[in-house]
Order: sequence, then structure tokens, then C-alpha cells
Amino acid sequence: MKIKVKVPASTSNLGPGFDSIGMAIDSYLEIEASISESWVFSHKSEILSDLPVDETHYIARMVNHFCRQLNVEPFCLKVTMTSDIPLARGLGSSGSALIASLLIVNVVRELNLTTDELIQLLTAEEGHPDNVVPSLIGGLVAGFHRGESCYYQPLPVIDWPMFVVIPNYELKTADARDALPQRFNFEDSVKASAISNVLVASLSQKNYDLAGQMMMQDVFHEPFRKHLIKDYDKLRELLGNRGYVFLSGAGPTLFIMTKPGESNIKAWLQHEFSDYEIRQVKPDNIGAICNVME
Ligand SMILES: Nc1ncnc2c1ncn2[C@@H]1O[C@H](COP(=O)(O)OP(=O)(O)OP(=O)(O)O)[C@@H](O)[C@H]1O
Ligand SMILES: N[C@@H](CCO)C(=O)O
Repeated sequence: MKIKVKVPASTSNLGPGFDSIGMAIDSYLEIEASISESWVFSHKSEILSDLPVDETHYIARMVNHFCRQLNVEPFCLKVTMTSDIPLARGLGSSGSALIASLLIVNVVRELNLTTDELIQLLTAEEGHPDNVVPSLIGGLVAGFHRGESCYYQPLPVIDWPMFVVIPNYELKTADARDALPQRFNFEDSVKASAISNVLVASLSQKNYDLAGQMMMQDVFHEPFRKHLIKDYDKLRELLGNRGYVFLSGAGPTLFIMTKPGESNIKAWLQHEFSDYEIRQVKPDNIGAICNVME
């Protein structure tokens, strides 16, 4: 049995949609795997070169975890992986690896889990749906996870030009979450959810000028994390009225949505941020794919 899995990256939060809104984008984790006596990983992309190659690999640990949780016999795999999703940059690399792990358990143990069941298991593991749901089903999705349930609603994908500014340093999600406050007062909560409401309403109507203004007024997480992001203020100032920018996931990548007439900014961004990687990105509307060849 040969298993092939392809999972898109994701950008999440979109400013005020903290832990709730995300969009799948066209960078991919790709895996080929077959049953083996022990866990062996072969990494074909430079991005993955520091990962372990044995049973301590995140995917091996998550396959074991899901086998235990679903009460099926564990197994080992020989895995070949390629990826252009940078690790610990806020582009959902760990969420994509989590999805791949569960899809592999699903096919190897012939569980026939439904999309809803996959979503419940993934969001319960990740703790929030904003990376795993769009990467699993594709597109732009708003979600809310509580206890045993994940409620979610796809929205139209953003069709303005989009760029990611990927810094040359990592920021672990756990560290970026440690920067968040323990408590949020009533006044700030009302303000934060109102900004988020307008974001969702404007995304649903494809009113990207209004959505962009909301993206840049988040009060849930960006004010508490921006000191961890070296060029947060610089990019907001430089971008001016060319478009809008938000912190992708927990950062440090910054995500830009430009006005349609301002799509030609890649060379300018590369000049301003010469040590960083600049990518133009598109939404992925397909989501994760898992095929089995006997
Ligand atoms: N494709 C992968 N294969 C194996 N392990 C991975 C993979 N992607 C991420 N990881 C593990 O997850 C860690 C990064 O997880 P983290 O949640 O901090 O970053 P992220 O997923 O890029 O960020 P975000 O969730 O904000 O988008 C890596 O250091 C690595 O240990
Ligand atoms: N919503 C999450 C995304 C990263 O996993 C966060 O901002 O911490």
C-alpha cells in the first residue's frame, strides 16, 4: 500500500478573527508513505532538514496519538516528505502535518471518517480551528470550537492580490501564545468582537477595503505580540494606502492584501526586506488530498 497526501498551508486570524478565521493558501506539504517495520523519514526539502528522521518526528507521534485515541492498532511508516511551508512562521505547518497524520490513520485503518469527524478530531487536538479546518477543506473558513463540537462556515476566498513577508527567524506558536493576556475586560471584549463582526460581514460581501481596515485594527492578539515581530510597524507604515497587512497566525510572517491596482509590489517588498522571503500567494480551494495505491 502506497499513500500519497498533499495538504495546503494556511494563514490564520486575519487580524481580529483570532483562533477562528483562516484561509488555505497554495504552499504544500506532500507525503508519500508505505507501511514499514519502523519509522523512517526522508526529507526532500531544505525546509524540513532539521526535523528528526525516527519515531520522535511530529507525524509519527501524531499517528500514534490518533491510533490510541481511535482505538486501532498502531503502525510504522517509511515516509518521504517535501514541503514549501516554512516551519514556525505562522503559515500552519504544524496544522498541515497534523492533518496528514490523521488522514493516514484514516486510510491505513480503513476508518472512513467523515469530514465532520476529521474536523472534530483535528480541532480538539489543535485547540482552535483556524488552521486545520481551511487546510482540510480548502478556502476561507470561520470556526468556533468548544468541547466536543466545532461549528464552522466557509466564506468566499479573498480575490485581491496577496503576499507573505516571511522573516528569516522562527517564532514558536507556544511562545507567541505566552505573550497573550490571561484576561480581557468587558469593554475590550465588546470592541474586539465588534471589529471581528465587521470583518466577517465585509469578507462575506467581498468588501475588501472594509475588511482590510478591520484586519489592521485587531485588539485580540496583535498588540500583545507585535514586540516579537521585528518589522511589524515598519511594514504597516511603508505599505501606506497600497493595501492592508496582518500577522499571519501567531507570526512572525506578515500577510499583505493589496488593492488590485497595487499588485506589482513584490520587487519593492524584496528590496525593503532583503533578508526575508517574499511570496505572492493564492487561496487553495481544494484542501487536503489523500490517495491510496495498492
Ligand atoms: N511538516 C512538519 N513535519 C514535522 N513537524 C512539523 C512540521 N511542521 C511543523 N512541525 C513541527 O511543529 C513546529 C512548529 O509548530 P508551530 O505551531 O510553532 O508553527 P507553525 O505551525 O508554523 O505556526 P502557526 O500554527 O502559527 O501557523 C516545528 O518546529 C516542528 O517541530
Ligand atoms: N490562532 C493561532 C494560530 C497559530 O496556531 C494563534 O494565533 O495562536
